[in-house]
Amino acid sequence: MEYVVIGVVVTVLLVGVAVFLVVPGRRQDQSETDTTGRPGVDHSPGVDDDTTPPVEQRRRSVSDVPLPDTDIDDAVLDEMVSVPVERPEPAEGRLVRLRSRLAKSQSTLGRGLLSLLSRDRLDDDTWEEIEDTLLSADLGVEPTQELVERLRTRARVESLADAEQARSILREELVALVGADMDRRVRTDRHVSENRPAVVLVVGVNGTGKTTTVGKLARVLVAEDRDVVLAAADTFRAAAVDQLTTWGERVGVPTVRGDEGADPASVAFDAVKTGIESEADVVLVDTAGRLQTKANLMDELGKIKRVIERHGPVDEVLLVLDATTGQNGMAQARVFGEVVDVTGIVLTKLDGTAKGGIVVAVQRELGVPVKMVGLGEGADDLAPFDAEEFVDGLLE
Ligand SMILES: Nc1nc2c(ncn2[C@@H]2O[C@H](COP(=O)(O)OP(=O)(O)OP(=O)(O)O)[C@@H](O)[C@H]2O)c(=O)[nH]1
Repeated sequence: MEYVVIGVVVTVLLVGVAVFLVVPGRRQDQSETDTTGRPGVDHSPGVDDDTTPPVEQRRRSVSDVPLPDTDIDDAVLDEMVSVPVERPEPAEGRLVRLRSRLAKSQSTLGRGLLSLLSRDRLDDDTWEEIEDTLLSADLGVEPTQELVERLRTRARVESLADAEQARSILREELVALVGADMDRRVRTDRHVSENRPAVVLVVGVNGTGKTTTVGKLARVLVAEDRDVVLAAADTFRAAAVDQLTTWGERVGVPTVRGDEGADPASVAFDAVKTGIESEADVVLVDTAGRLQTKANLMDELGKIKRVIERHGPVDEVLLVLDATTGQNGMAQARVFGEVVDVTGIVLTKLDGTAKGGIVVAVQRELGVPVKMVGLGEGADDLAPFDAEEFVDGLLE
């Protein structure tokens, strides 16, 4: 009897434990399958609502996927990822191609002068208008007076009644003023007997188009089959260094660069050394112009030049000026002219200004010729300067 009672008690206890364990599980199963009751929508949110498992139950696993074997040659792969080298346009005849841009930007100067000179009566008022036209094209006071004087004399002697004759006299006088017989070649010939490349130092205020000019000049030289090395001595701005490197890469020309903030003189020195070792024809050195004082500028450019000259003399110091800055550009020319021996001028952005007279003004100021002009943002929009082509562009 005693055993029967114990057996009943044990059985009751086991059933109780089983019910206790099974019922909550069933409750949960119900809530899992219950798709109609949405907490906060179909009924008030309650405890455990947010324990509902998320709808997305699928698990993703990570597994290794073998790649197919490639039998592409390394050289072919290199070619696939490398940038194709461009073949720049030859420099010859570029100014002719770009003449229409010059004509467009300088129409006030050229056509304005022509129509004034072709008037039936060239009275004092007309001469004054001619003078104003020349002055507003940034020709400068002295050259303007000289030109007007010469035109007045010729008008008295030769009669300018005929438009064609007026044109030819104006052309002659403008060519003489711009200087047809100046030596405008950029000295980029390798010094064969000394076994070293020519060195061109490019200076100017930042933003004038200096880095772009170095890149475009490299293209002019590559088109002439010259071996070029670029020196990114504008270490002040990392972007300028990258910009120059890209110009070089496009035409397969190496760029020597230092770390950001490196000594520009040492970058220039290394670049010339590289040029000597690789038997390059010419090294083009881009410099920084963002210097606070004239003394600073003098120190930096002076040092770069001195350090380069341990390898041999610098052949050319090109000053890059933005033609659109007018008198500001003239002031820059003055400062650079005092700091370093400028041997040539590159006038950029001539496509964006009607003030073509600056060609004459800046040559007078520095006593050196304009050697190249920038007439657009295109890679081949830098042209060797030629007085006759330039004047023809003005008078088109
Ligand atoms: N329209 C026109 N734009 C030009 C010409 N030359 C340069 N530029 C533009 O002028 C801007 C400034 O040129 P940069 O070469 O960066 O000037 P930078 O003087 O070297 O300045 P940093 O790189 O800071 O040394 C760029 O947008 C050029 O495309 C030109 O002849 N015509």
